[in-house]
Amino acid sequence: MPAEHSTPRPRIAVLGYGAMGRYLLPRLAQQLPEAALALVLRGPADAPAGVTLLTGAKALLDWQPGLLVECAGHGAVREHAAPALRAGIDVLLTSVGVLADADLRAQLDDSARAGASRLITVSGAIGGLDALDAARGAGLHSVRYVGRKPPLAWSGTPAAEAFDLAVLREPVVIFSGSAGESARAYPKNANVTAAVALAGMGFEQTQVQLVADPGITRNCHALEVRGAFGEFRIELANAPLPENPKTSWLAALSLEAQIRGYFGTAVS
Ligand SMILES: NC(=O)C1=CN([C@@H]2O[C@H](COP(=O)(O)OP(=O)(O)OC[C@H]3O[C@@H](n4cnc5c(N)ncnc54)[C@H](O)[C@@H]3O)[C@@H](O)[C@H]2O)C=CC1
Ligand SMILES: O=C([O-])CC(=O)C(=O)O
Repeated sequence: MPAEHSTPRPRIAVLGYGAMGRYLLPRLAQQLPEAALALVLRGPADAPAGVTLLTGAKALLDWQPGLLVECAGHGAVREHAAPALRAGIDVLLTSVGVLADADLRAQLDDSARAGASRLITVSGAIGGLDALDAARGAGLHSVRYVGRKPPLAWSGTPAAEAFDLAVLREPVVIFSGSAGESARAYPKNANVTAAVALAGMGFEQTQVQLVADPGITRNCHALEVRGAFGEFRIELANAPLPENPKTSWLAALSLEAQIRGYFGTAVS
């Protein structure tokens, strides 16, 4: 009789229980009913039914997930990603902008090598990165990204110090510069610029403009790419998640799709 094969039960820890984490956890429970799920928080809180609550880095490592899904912010990546990778845990990163820090990027690469694990980034709220990555093979001439969001989506950022966002009547350009600068200055709004940089011309050569636009209700992203291959332009107008106007629903959907792909699960 052939030996029976039993697939190990996937163990997924979700880091962050804000707008994205709250969307994601029930979806994972529904789509991967066989998975053991945990939630990494900074302090005590009520975990959703059936989800193990982990407080702090040691509890996370002791639980031994196969995959750590980060949707918590740049600080949380700095705290958890390297130790997790070193412990052999694959890390799926939503806060891609933190990789604008070249030292951290090198540290995470070293940690992944040491732990034989993988650091995976999401495309998040933007699209077209597969085409950008492919086009890079023949040489790129320019990559330009323009991000427009309603004024209050920029609250708590440097734009709120420079402009009275609540009374804007016309669109204003709040930032022009490189993807590296934008990802560092707008850690909760410009992770997509890092994803574009990583797929294309890098953090210094990718041009970024950010706009506060009182005439829109969605988070709009435009990507314009020119190279030896030809050129393309892609535009997205994303509905925000109700709990966080800075964050597009598509970013959470992208995370969910990436997890499905990771486990080879059919779309449902
Ligand atoms: N790649 C992309 O397209 C996008 C990426 N993002 C990234 O995703 C992150 C999460 O987005 P949202 O859920 O909308 O933000 P949110 O602010 O609604 O939720 C973040 C949650 O993480 C928690 N948190 C922060 N540090 C933590 C730590 N060290 N340990 C455990 N929990 C911690 C916070 O308390 C909060 O509950 C953003 O900060 C941003 O970096 C957001 C939007 C798009
Ligand atoms: O969700 C979005 O529209 C983009 C975003 O916040 C980010 O890239 O950090």
